[in-house]
Amino acid sequence: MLKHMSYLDNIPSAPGKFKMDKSPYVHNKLRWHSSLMKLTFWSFIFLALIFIFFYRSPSPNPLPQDPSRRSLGTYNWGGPAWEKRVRSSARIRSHDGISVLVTGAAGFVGTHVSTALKRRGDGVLGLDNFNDYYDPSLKRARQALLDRSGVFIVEGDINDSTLLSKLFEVVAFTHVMHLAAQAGVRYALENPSSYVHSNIAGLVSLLEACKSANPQPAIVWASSSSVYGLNSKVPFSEKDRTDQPASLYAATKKAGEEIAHTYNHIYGLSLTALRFFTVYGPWGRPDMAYFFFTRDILKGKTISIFEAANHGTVARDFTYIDDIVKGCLAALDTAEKSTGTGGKKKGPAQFRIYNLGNTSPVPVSDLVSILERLLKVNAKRKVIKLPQNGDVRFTHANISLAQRELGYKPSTDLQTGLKKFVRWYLSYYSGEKKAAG
Ligand SMILES: O=C(O)[C@H]1O[C@H](OP(=O)(O)OP(=O)(O)OC[C@H]2O[C@@H](n3ccc(=O)[nH]c3=O)[C@H](O)[C@@H]2O)[C@H](O)[C@@H](O)[C@@H]1O
Repeated sequence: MLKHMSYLDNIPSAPGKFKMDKSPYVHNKLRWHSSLMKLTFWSFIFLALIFIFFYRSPSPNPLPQDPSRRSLGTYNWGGPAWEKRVRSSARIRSHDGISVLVTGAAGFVGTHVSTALKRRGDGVLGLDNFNDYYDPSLKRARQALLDRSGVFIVEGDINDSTLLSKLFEVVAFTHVMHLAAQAGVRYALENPSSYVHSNIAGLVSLLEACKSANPQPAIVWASSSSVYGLNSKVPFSEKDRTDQPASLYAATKKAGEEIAHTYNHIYGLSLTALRFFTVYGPWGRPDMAYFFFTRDILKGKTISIFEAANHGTVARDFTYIDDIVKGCLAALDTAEKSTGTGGKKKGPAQFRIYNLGNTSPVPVSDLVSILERLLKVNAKRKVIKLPQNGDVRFTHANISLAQRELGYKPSTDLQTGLKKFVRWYLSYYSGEKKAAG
């Protein structure tokens, strides 16, 4: 108890009221304490200096800080040969061409848009992190395809601001086609942070780079039909409410639209969001139903077809890739210039949102019947209740705004589009990927 008391006595009750004990033993102990404190203090300073030195020293190939991705590998960029490739890929080769940075260029839509731009003489530079959300070898095959048409894909992440500012330093892009994203509605249950990382943090990082670029590019980017969420008014019009998302994926795309608005408002960036409706076609995404249904039907594996309550139909406004590409190019061609310079807005800038759909929803069971006919194999069907995983019952686009302002006019029905997809699928997977292209 006494010991306890003396210990308590040594604690200052208030600043400047520390009671000194004059005994030599305590005096020595205090001296020892003060040298220990000095040692701790200088060690701390020393460690802090080492820490600052390592964190401030520039690294030629910085690795992105990326906790949410499973496999990103390391990226190699920089150097004169790399810059030469970047410049050459982005060089405009036609009379009134544009120079476009395409993010997510090794993705499904990115590959098709890049090819179409290059074909008409625009300058195109790709950017992709080649993550393993789905089979990266398909992304590598798309990269090889783009390489043959003269499009170089820089390997890197949109969250890497050093890389982004380097790209804008090397090339004065007139436009950015931003397609890099964490896609897929159901995967958000498994890896939510990946959606925040790519669709929110990545978008902000890209917009920051665009805002600081000189000249500022105009940006066209991929939003999603999923922003309509639980909206039941059909067909979905851009004026309808989008504040009831049914999945985290949808919520991040909706957040993206709001973030885009702030960058338009504060910095004068020209911004156009395209709400894609279930895009399908050759070189598509293996995580999408039409793709894995094809694979499973061919393997004789049972497929699950979702249905709503009381045997209600689940349907999608499936949109063929070539129609989407036309919509993307029209959006780029009608985009007005951003108005800011040096990170400052000089006047109001264009802000647009368009639906890019097909306007003819098809029940998922009909999609399966078309695939059965094309593959000449009967599917092993299992009808199950629509799981509570973020899927909505139906989507249906009103495209009159895009029709009026972009001249957008989809022309491929599901039967025709799936025929092209199946032809590509069989050639790609049977010819061990060599026959592709
Ligand atoms: O329109 C969009 O914006 C979205 O379109 C697709 O999302 P989704 O329409 O859900 O496409 P799929 O995953 O291919 O599903 C198509 C349909 O098949 C149904 N489905 C899916 C999986 C399954 O096992 N069974 C099944 O019946 C789904 O409920 C849905 O109605 C894409 O995956 C999203 O990235 C995109 O943003």
